[in-house]
Amino acid sequence: MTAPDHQPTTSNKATTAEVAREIAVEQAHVDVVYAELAKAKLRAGLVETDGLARGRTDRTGDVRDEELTGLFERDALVFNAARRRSTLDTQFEGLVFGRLDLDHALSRDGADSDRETRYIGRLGVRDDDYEPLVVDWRAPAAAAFYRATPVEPMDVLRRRVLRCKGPDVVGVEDDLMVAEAPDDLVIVGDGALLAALTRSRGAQMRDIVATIQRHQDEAIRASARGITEITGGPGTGKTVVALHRAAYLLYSDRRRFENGGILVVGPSSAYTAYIERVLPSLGEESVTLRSLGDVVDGVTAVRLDSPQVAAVKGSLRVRRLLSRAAADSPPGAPTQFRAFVNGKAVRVDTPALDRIRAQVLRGHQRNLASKAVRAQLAEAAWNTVREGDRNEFMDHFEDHLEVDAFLERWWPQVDPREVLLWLADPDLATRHGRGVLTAEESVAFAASMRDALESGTWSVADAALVDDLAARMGPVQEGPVEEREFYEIEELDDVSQFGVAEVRATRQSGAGSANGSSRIALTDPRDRLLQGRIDGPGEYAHVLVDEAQDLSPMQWRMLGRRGRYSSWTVVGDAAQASWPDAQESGRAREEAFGTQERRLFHMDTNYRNAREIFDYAATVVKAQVPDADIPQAVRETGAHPVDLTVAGSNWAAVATEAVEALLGEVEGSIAVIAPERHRAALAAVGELGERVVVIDPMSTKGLEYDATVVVDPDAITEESPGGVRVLYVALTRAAHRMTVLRPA
Ligand SMILES: Nc1ncnc2c1ncn2[C@@H]1O[C@H](COP(=O)(O)OP(=O)(O)OP(=O)(O)O)[C@@H](O)[C@H]1O
Repeated sequence: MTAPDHQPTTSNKATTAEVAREIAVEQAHVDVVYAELAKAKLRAGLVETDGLARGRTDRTGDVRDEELTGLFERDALVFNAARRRSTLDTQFEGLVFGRLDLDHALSRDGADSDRETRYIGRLGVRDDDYEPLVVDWRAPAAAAFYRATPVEPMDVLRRRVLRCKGPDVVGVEDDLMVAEAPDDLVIVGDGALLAALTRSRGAQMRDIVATIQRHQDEAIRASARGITEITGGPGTGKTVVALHRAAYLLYSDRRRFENGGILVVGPSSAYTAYIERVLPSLGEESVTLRSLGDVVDGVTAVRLDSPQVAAVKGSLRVRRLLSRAAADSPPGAPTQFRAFVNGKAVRVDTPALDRIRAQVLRGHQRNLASKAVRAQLAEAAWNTVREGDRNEFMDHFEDHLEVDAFLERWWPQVDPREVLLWLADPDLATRHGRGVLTAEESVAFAASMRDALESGTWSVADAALVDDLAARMGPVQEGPVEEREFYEIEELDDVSQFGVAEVRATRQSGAGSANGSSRIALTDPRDRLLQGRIDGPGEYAHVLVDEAQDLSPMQWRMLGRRGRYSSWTVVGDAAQASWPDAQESGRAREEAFGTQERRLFHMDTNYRNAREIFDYAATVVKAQVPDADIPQAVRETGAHPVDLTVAGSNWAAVATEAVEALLGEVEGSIAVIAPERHRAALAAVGELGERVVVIDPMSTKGLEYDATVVVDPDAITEESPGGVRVLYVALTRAAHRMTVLRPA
């Protein structure tokens, strides 16, 4: 292995007895820390009823002494809550994971030796005299743990990583930062990074708090302001670095980021499930994790549209279609208004109604315009009469039940999701899509909405459309609707006299669907689509976007609404993009960011893939994407990817054989990454063991496995919107072993 950026030495190999002695020394310190933590936990338990507010403070720079007790207790509380989560227990690395042996004379020419030992952990722990027993990994005093190199040792002689199981120290790994270790410093192991990278991968991402590299640390601790972009090829730690950055931001300015909130957005629910453990393992629970199909409250989507439909739904062209639909009357709405008001026949015809609609929408959001519409209708009605007393006419109009009944059908409160479903009608979609979508695109759009209605599920791309409509139309107003309903029920109080056993409030308008869902059995697909409420977008103090290269322009707008006043961390790699129009997406992204200051961090070391695997993938992508950002893989295993050919339709048999071989070679997860056309045939391969999954290429974005079987690469390229870029994603998911199946 080539050392990435520390290039520390690990000479003076220790004997077994020496290692045991070193472990015992570390154990003694860890025991003291846990005893202190237990005391803090007790104190924290006493203040638990006060909530975590006790420790809330702007923790920028130096923390005031009087704040320390509160902070420590808060951290103890949060830490223990996180620890209790059973998912953490199996792979948790321990509270204390690092030790620095420093000699401050190193940076002072000719000075006498001035030694210090400093322990680094997931939170700061102090003894009764407030002397630090452990320094929080995010504190300035811990920076040397991540930044010291032999070239710039920052006074560090030895950096030690403690491997713990719960409170027990089970091993240590050292890096020496000076040419020669002082006699009293024993050096153990080959370095912690190599140990971490060769381990098998579990089902979920682990934190890297013990082995963060210098260049990663710079991105983690970068200023909280403006836009921080992290780019780099596959496996370069972009995701894991961004998550540690979220934990760092919470530490450095807790009040701002805990109160304002941090939103972490990734491509899929498989991705959020994969990363969800990282922040709790760092003691941070107060971050909102969402997949792109889950950003808008009231829409939960995992289904993907066909690439053609997704391209239409993601592009800015679709906004014209939406704006026309949002301005339209509901299907079946009356086209003229007729009533007797104050003894006079009133008739407002279609052109006049259209004029009212257009005029009102120029100044109002649709759902907030009910009053304005009523006033304009009254004015139009009066203009058709112009006889008698105007005020008297207006008073009658105001209270008129027929006016209520008309407006409830012509201008009801409309849930934005309803508007999208109106577009399941191909004629309507074609009419509203004229000039911006081709006829085929409009028809395909309508068909996708019928898919939604049939399956009762939204697609991931629909979420951004609902959000766009919600922003145009304003929130559904409930007050007046409920009042009227109550009135009606009261009037029918004693319904039994009419032979009616039960009154159910039913609503015809979209508003009914938005808030009346609790009374409806959700077996109906339409009700499932309209479950919950669409509220205004929540605003966050920080938005972290992973796999940013895949966001469509409409998705950037959706996130932009949530990050109007926030700082951003944006993570991506253009060579892995599945969104076809990078330029349009780039413009929407610029709009979301505004003019805030920018900083860029580039990661160029691949920590995931064995070099043999990455070389294979790099050759494939470079042939078609010559400017791909190719990182350097640091670990060699000697195991080259295995190419197998499949005769006829024998995919399942060959895949089974490949997986069975891999089950014996790796300890952790194995993924069979297959294009749509082979997935049904391969479903049974997923039954080969708990460690095995069969998955589509797009869903593997951001994920990693010990081993992969990549099925029919050409078909993956053909089927995917991003072509070879998505194949590149599939070929860079394996840490240790990869088998590739191709047709004979
Ligand atoms: N300093 C480190 N110490 C230990 N493991 C690390 C370190 N940096 C990265 N890794 C590991 O490398 C793997 C890849 O990291 P990550 O998934 O964050 O990469 P990525 O750049 O987001 O990849 P992709 O773009 O392919 O999704 C993860 O298992 C991560 O834990």
